[in-house]
Amino acid sequence: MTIAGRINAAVAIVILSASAVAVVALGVREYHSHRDDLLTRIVAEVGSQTALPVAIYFRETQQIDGLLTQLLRLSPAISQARLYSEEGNVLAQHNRFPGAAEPLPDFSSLRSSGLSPLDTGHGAHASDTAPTRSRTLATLTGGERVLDLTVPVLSSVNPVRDALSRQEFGQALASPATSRYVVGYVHFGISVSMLMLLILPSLALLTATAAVLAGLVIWLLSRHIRRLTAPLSRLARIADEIATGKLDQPITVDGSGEIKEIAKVLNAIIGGLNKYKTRMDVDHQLLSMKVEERTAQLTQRNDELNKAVEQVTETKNRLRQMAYFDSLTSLPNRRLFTEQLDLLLRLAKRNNRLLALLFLDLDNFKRINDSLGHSAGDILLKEVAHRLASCVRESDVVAHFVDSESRIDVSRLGGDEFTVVLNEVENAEAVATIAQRLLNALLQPVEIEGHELVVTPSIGIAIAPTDATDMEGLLKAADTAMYHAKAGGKNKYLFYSNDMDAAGVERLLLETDLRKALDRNELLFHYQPQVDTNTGTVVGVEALLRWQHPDQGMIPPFKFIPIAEEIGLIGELGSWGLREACRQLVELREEGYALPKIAVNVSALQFNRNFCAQVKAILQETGLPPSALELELTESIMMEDSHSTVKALQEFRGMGLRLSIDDFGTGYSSLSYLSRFPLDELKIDRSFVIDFDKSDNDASLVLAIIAMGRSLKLELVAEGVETHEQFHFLTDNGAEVIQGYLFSRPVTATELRPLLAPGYFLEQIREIRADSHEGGYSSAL
Ligand SMILES: Nc1nc2c(ncn2[C@@H]2O[C@H](COP(=O)(O)O[C@H]3[C@@H](O)[C@H](n4cnc5c(=O)[nH]c(N)nc54)O[C@@H]3COP(=O)(O)O)[C@@H](O)[C@H]2O)c(=O)[nH]1
Repeated sequence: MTIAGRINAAVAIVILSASAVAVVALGVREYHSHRDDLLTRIVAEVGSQTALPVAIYFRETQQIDGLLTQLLRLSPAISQARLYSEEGNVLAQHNRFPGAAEPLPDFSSLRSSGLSPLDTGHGAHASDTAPTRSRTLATLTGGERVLDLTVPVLSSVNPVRDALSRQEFGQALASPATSRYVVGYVHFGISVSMLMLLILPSLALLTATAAVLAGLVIWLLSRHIRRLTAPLSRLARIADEIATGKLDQPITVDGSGEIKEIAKVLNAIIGGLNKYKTRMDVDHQLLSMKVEERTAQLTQRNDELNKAVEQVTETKNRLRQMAYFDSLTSLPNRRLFTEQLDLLLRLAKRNNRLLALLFLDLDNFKRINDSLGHSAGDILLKEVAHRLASCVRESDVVAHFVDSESRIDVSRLGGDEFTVVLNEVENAEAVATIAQRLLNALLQPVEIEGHELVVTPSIGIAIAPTDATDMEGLLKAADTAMYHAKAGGKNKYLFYSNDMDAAGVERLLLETDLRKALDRNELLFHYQPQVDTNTGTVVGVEALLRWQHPDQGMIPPFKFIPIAEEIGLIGELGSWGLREACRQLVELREEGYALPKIAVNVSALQFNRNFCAQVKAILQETGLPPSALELELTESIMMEDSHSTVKALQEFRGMGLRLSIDDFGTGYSSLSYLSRFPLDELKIDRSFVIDFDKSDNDASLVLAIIAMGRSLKLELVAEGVETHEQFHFLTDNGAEVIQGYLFSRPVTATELRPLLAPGYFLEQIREIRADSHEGGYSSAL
C-alpha cells in the first residue's frame, strides 16, 4: 500500500470513528430530549384536564375512560395508562396493546416513601414483552424497559368532603384556589423501545448527514494527502527502480525539505551503486577469466586422470592376464584354475550338484617337441587349446560359471597338461560324451611346418563329490585316472575309481611330480669331496642329485633316477644335471677355489646319439674346460659295446673330458672293455669297501681292482670309505684318493666351500695315521 493510501485509510478510520461517536452521542441526546419532552407534555396534559378531578370525584367511569384514551394519544410510546384514587385504588386502566398487557408495578412501590403526594413519580421496570413494532429494537438493546410515570391529579376541592353536587364542585373549582388537594393519580407506562423507535427517523437523518459529511471530509483530505505524498511515492518508485537496477542516472524530484534530502540520498546511492556495479563488472570479468582458466586446468587434469585410470586399468588387466592366464594359449593358468575350482566345488556342494574334472595330458608330446623344436610344440599346444575350448563351449553340459572373466572350463596347467571343468553335470554319461568329443576333436591332424601331426590325449576324469570333495583330492583323482588311461594304451578317457592301485597311484603320482620337478626348481646337487690322502686336499667332487619334494622332503636318487629313466625323463634330467654341475664348478673357480674336477653320473639311457653334442654345447655355454668335467659311466654303458658307444667315448676323450668307470665289479666286470675304452679313472665300489674286513672275498676283490687299475694306468678312487680300517686298508694298498663319509657326506655347495681349502683334511689324515700306529693296525694282506 502506498504512503498516501495508508494515511488515507488512517484518516478515514479516524473520521468514521468520530462520526460514529458523534452520531451515538447525538442519538442519546435526541432520545433524552424526546423522552423529557414527552414526560413534560404528559404532566402538563394531566394538569390541564379539569374534567379529570370531577370525573374522579364522582367516579364517572365513562368520562374517565374517555380521558385516559385521550391521554394515551399523547404518544405511541405510552403503552398503558391507569388511574388511581387518592387512596391508591385502581379506578380505570387502558392498554394500548391489549394483547401485550402485563401488570404494572403496584401503587405503593411507585409512590415510595420520601416522595411528596404532590410530586410526579419516576421509575422504570423491565418488561417481558415489547410492542410488536419495536420488538426487534428491544431485543437489540438488551430487552424491553418500561418507564413508570405517576402524575398526581390535583384539585382545589377537598376530596374528603362529601356530598358535593356537580354545581358545587364546579363553583369550588372556579373559585380562586386556596389550597390544592390530590384527588388521584395517573400512572403511565412508557415503552423505551417505542421511544427509541420514534426517534429512529431523526437518527437515520443524523447518520446520513454524518456519513455524507465524513465522506466529503475524507475525499477532501485524501486529495490533499495525495498531493502531499506524491513526491514520496515517486521517491518510493525510484527506490524500487534503483533496487531492481533499472535506474542508474541521477534523479530530479519536485519537492522541498525532506523530499529534497531523500532525493539527494537516493542520488548518492545511485552514484555508489554505479561505482559498485562497475567494480563488480570488472571483478566478474576477472572471476570469469579465472573460472575459465581453472576449468581448462581441471579439464586437463581430468583428461590426465582419465588417461592414468585407463593406464592403471590396462596395466591391471595386463597383470591379471599375466597372473591368471597362460601366455601361450590365453587359457586360464594353474593359479586361476585352482582358485576358481575351489569356488566351484563349494558352489556345487551347496547346490548339491555334480562337478566333473577332466585332466588331459598329450601323448608323446615331448617327442614332438624334441624332434621338431619348441616353436612347433608351441603351435601344437595353441591348436590343441583352441580345439578343446571350442569343443567345450559348444557343449550344452557346461553350465554357468561364477564370473564370465574367470571361466575355467578349459585351462592349461603347464606343459602339455590341460583341464576341462564341467560344472553342474547331470551324470557320468554326459561327461563321457564330452570326453569322447574332446578325443575326436584332437584326432584331426595339425599341419606344422609341412608335417601332418596327430596328437592324442589321455584323459582322466574325476567327479565331485563322488571321487573327492576338495580341489587337491579331485585333481589327484583326475591325475591318477589320466595316468591309468595313459598306461592303458593312451588316446582314451578313464573315470577315476577307488580300486585304481594305491601303490601304482603313488608311483604314478611320483612320476607326475617328477615331471614337474625341473620346472618347479625342486632338483639340486649335493657334492661329495674326493680327497688325496697324501696332501689332504680335495682333488675332485662327485655331483649327486637330490630331489627336494614339496610334500615328501628330500628324495634320494635311487628312488627317482630309475623312474626318470622309465618315463623317458632322464635325458632332460641328465642334461640339466650336467649344466648345473658345470655352472657350479665355474662359479667356485671364479670365487678362487682351485677344484680340479667335478664328476657327474651318466645314465646309460642318456648315452644316445645327441649326447656328445649336448655335452659340448653345455661346456661351451658354461665355459668350463672339458678337462674339469668327469663323466662317471656305469658298467652297463660299456657292456653295450656298440660302435656308437666307442665312438662317443673317443669323441669325449678327444674333447679332453675325463671318463670314470663307476661301480666297477658289481656287473659283468671285464678286463677287455677296460682296456678297449679310453678311460681315466676306476672307482672301487663301496659295497666291496664296506665289507672288506668281514669278507676275504671282498678284500681280495678290492685288491684285484686296485691291481687292475694300476696295470691299466687308471687313476683309482675308493668310495664308501667310512672307517679308519677301510682308510688304512685302501691307502696301504695303493688307493690314495678316497671318497666317503670318513671325510665328508655329500654336502651343499655352500657347505663344500670351506672343505676346498688346500690341505683341509691333512690334520684328520695325520690323526687317522697316528691312530693306526697306536692301534697297531697292519695291512690285511
Ligand atoms: N644318472 C645319475 N645318477 C645319479 C646322479 N646322482 C646320483 N646318482 C645315482 O644315484 C646313486 C646313489 O647316490 P647317492 O644316494 O647320492 O649315494 C652316493 C653317496 O652318498 C654314497 N656314499 C658315498 N660315500 C659313502 C659312505 O661312506 N657310506 C655310504 N653308505 N654311502 C656313501 O654313495 C653314492 C655315490 O655312489 P657312486 O655314484 O657310485 O659314486 C649313485 O650311485 C648314482 O648311481 C646323477 O646326477 N645322475
